[in-house]
Amino acid sequence: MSESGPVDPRDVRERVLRGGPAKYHEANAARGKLFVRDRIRYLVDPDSFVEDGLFANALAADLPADAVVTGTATIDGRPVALMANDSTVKAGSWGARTVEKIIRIIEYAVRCGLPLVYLVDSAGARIPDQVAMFPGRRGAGHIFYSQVRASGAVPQVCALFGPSAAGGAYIPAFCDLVVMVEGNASMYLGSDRMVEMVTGEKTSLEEMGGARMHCAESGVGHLLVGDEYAALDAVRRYLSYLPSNWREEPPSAPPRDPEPVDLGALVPANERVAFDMKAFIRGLVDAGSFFEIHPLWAREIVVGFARLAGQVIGVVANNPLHKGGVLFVDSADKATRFINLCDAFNVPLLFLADVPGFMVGTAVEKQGIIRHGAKMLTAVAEATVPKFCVVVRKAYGAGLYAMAGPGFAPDATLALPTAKIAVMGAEAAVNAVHARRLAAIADEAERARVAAQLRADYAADIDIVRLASELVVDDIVEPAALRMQLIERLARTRGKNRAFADRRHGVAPV
Ligand SMILES: CCC(=O)SCCNC(=O)CCNC(=O)[C@H](O)C(C)(C)COP(=O)(O)OP(=O)(O)OC[C@H]1O[C@@H](n2cnc3c(N)ncnc32)[C@H](O)[C@@H]1OP(=O)(O)O
Repeated sequence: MSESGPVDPRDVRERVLRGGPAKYHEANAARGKLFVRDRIRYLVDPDSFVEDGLFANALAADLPADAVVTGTATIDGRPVALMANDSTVKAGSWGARTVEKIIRIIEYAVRCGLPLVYLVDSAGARIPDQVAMFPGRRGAGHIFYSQVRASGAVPQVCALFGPSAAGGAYIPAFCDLVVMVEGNASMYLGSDRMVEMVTGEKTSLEEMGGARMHCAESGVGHLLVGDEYAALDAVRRYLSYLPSNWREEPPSAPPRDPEPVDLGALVPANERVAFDMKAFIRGLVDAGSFFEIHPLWAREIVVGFARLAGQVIGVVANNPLHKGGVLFVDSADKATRFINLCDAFNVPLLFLADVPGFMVGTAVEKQGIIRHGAKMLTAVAEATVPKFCVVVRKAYGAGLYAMAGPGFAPDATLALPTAKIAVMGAEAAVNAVHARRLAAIADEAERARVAAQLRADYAADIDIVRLASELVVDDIVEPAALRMQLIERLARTRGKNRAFADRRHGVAPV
């Protein structure tokens, strides 16, 4: 009731649908930012959006929908739940009702088994409203609690269009995938002004929390895109690989032939010569189906979704073009996260190994390479989805374990005919065992001859046929036959028993 009588809901609806003041619409447009309702319109199927809480804080004229739009819709005919900040209203900040709306949509999505889409553009907590929204049982903290509880139950994907400040930065952080728009999206715990006040450091939002930094350096962002349409396209594409919730299977698609790539010719026998593992992937999976996640971060490992004869798989592949495919702290984290994601949502895993092992040296030991490596091994060991290890060229040391080698219960370990599996490469092995003996040979030519003989003996010892005869690998597969063999093996594992150990959960080396 206003002073002049009851408020007409139609007037309120009309006002709310317009969002905040014109100056913020104009400022957004000048930065290539869409109005929140246009983002939703572009993302979802026509006329499918059903909104909840449009009247939140309706009696306050300057807080339409309390700065967040929530509801359900369909994308490609499949239902989703979504929340979308309205940055034209108090910079998309969260008041008490904003928070309640976000919590409700998360709870609804979990109850109904629907993917959650977060379209984020927010200043975080609404500072003057904090007693109402911050500390209570259904305050801002409960958003993150709810997201954690929803994790692995339903897919959670975030497109970040503007700031995601302070506590607000955790909404993306708890999502399975974060898409960031270059130039506009940012994530940070303290603004540049706050950082200068606390530490004296002069920085900018872009430098400290910009989209490129997060997608290429921190790894908090997964995909860097040029504009908002590309971000929304990426959200739609991501969801096309995932089931609606953990009880369902990923959606299949009509099978397609792969790109015409001669897989055998692509992989040089000389392991010192790099090759493009992404081309190998494209030559193996259905054409156009490879959707890479984290392409700019920790590029020595490649992860992404693809389809084999229409069925969704997750690919984890070493990338010899970057740092020789050696595993580092970040590459282990990147793979761990992706393996967990696939396992949560019933996506079979294909490991393509060309890995010299984990990096060694003071720098990585100080970064905790053992802990990070163990984390990746934990994820591989705990993944109960069908998993296949293909040794494309080599798998040395703990690299073999990390790529789901035979000790990690893969459903098959396959090797190309030129593949090598060993504790380490021949040169390193000869050096490890025979360094003193070789150093004692004064004549340089004789030393080289003995070293070459030792390397040849070592190579014979790890010959792939010998390893197959010892049942280390299940088959040696010609490159041209690999795709068909994987398709057949994938089909056989559909009824795999995925029961895991009887316990609450492990204590992962995070
Ligand atoms: C859970 C714990 C937390 O989340 S603590 C979160 C604390 N948040 C922050 O420190 C962010 C503060 N805000 C900012 O840095 C900027 O507003 C950002 C987000 C970068 C957006 O800048 P810009 O697009 O230039 O907008 P602006 O500053 O002109 O603000 C537009 C209107 O929104 C308001 N606003 C902004 N932030 C908040 C906030 N956190 N709480 C309440 N109101 C906020 C501004 O006062 C301004 O309001 P008005 O339209 O002039 O009435």
